[in-house]
Amino acid sequence: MRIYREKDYDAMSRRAANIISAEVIRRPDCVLGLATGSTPIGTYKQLAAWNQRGDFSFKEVHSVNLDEYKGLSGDHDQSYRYFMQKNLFDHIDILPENTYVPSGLAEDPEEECRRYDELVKSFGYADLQLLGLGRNGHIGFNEPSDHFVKETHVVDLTESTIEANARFFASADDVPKQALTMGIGCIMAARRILLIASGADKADAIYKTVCGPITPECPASILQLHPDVVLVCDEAALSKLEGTGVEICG
Ligand SMILES: N[C@@H]1[C@@H](O)[C@H](O)[C@@H](COP(=O)(O)O)O[C@@H]1O
Repeated sequence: MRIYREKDYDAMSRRAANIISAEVIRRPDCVLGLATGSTPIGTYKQLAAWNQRGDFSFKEVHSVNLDEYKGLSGDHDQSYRYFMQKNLFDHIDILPENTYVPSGLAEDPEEECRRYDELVKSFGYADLQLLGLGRNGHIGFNEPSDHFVKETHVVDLTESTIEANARFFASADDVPKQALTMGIGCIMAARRILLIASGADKADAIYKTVCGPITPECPASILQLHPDVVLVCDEAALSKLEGTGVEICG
């Protein structure tokens, strides 16, 4: 793992956007795995600004998102499809038909998961997979558990995730209790993984991701087994790595 320390959220976002834009410049028809949550918003803003300035184009890029809430339609303002439209897709030149998010409204969610898994596989998996990090170490919506789940699947959200995401809804009761998420297999099959984290409330999860045992109790810890992972974090998120001897750039 290569770990970058950035001063604050804006610097983290710029560094992450630079890594993503480098991928698009190097390979204009790449497959980008994309993430939601508050952490990537600054990264997406930066990418949109550079794209609008004409620095590079997303016209040949395909994107596959990690997850979607079960039961929310793409035009629900808390759905992840809506999030992607508002924070990225509506502001860049990516072709709408080249953007993929699991459907939260599929009549048969299990079938939708199988279809999505096949779709990501048919692209040869992501060239670059962007990940945020849950406070409990989840990636996508792969929640802490006693086993890793390989395929795209329907997951019961944990109380801590519902509580963390309640800030986006009118109340915790409005947060969907289930989601469809890419499994660990699709994520780990990405050629390169970029994990971003900001703030002290991520410090414990970052410590466990980097220094802890590889265990489904901290799903992100499996990234230790991937050959090309870049972590871009602000100082607060890295605070628990101090004194561990882990090598950090910057
Ligand atoms: N499914 C998403 C994750 O992909 C994201 O990484 C996490 C962290 O969100 P935030 O960046 O808002 O802390 O939230 C959600 O649960």
